[in-house]
Amino acid sequence: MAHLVSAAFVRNRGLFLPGLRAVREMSSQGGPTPPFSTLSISHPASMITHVELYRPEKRNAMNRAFWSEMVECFSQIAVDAECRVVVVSGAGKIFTAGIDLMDMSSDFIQPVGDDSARTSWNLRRLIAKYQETFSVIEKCPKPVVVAVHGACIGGGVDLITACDIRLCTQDAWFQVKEVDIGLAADVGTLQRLPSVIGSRSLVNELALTARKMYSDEAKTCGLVSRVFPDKEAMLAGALELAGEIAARSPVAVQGTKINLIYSRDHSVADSLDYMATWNMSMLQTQDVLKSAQAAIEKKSPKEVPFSKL
Ligand SMILES: CC/C=C\C=C\CC(=O)SCCNC(=O)CCNC(=O)[C@H](O)C(C)(C)COP(=O)(O)OP(=O)(O)OC[C@H]1O[C@@H](n2cnc3c(N)ncnc32)[C@H](O)[C@@H]1OP(=O)(O)O
Repeated sequence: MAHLVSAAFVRNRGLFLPGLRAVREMSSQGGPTPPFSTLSISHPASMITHVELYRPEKRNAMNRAFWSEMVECFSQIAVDAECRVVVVSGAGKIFTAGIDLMDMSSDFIQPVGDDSARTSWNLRRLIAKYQETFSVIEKCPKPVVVAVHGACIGGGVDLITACDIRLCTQDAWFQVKEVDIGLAADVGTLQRLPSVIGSRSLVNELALTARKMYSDEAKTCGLVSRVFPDKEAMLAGALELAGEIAARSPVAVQGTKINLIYSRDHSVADSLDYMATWNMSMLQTQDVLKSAQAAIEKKSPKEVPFSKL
């Protein structure tokens, strides 16, 4: 009996200790990763990239650097064959306080231009640039899992609605705060939230009143798919989920993300057409044969060595 218990312990130690260590390493102590000043990037497990919003002393408020760094970061991830899935979280007390109200205001409150037409064009360019900060997440073919703890305010909601899977802690709350600072949310929330939570009435209520939505309601309405008791449990859950995705064929996974997003924005007929065109080449991958063989042999996808993509 003692022999069996000890064998189980050794087996479990092998399985679980690296996971726990990886989760602890996800709560970054080391600060931002150069050349970034607002993001900490790590690789907690094979094929998984962790992007941590890293301005904890400012509650991860989104300053000028952040808006550019996200684009640079996700453009690199999009073509990184060592990454099959991304986990995004926030360092410190909360996920994010949204736009940096100190750093950003002059760009938008006193826009420059020789006359109103030129000022408007400049402002338009600036808004489009800020929209790209979160659109890069959606354009990235690798699935993005976002893990929210504490507050997720304003720009934070823009960010998470561009992600593929949303998790949160029991203490999380969400606020479409823009009307409170005198603007209509312009970098993704109004465009993506209606497809995320389905009820337009609820979207309208949240966006028009800026009321806080707590984790229980976020789960009920479908903004998040899972709620965890605390941040450590959530990061463990996010990593496990990311591991499940990373173990599968990257051809299948990336094609699934791209086609799900396409079908959100197009008719069923157009989406089926797009899918057929997509798969007329992607079905020729060796991953289909490898995966089918593994299924016949009752093996897990984790045992199949897929080529990098
Ligand atoms: C093209 C436009 C694109 C996007 C537009 C987006 C719109 C938005 O994002 S609207 C949302 C704006 N954000 C807010 O209104 C939140 C303001 N902050 C707070 O309500 C609170 O700070 C808190 C997030 C609830 C956290 O409270 P607490 O934990 O008590 O921390 P504090 O002591 O208040 O703050 C600590 C530290 O962080 C600084 N800070 C917090 N939020 C912001 C922010 N949004 N911008 C800049 N700085 C922020 C705060 O000033 C403190 O700094 P100190 O230097 O320590 O004083």
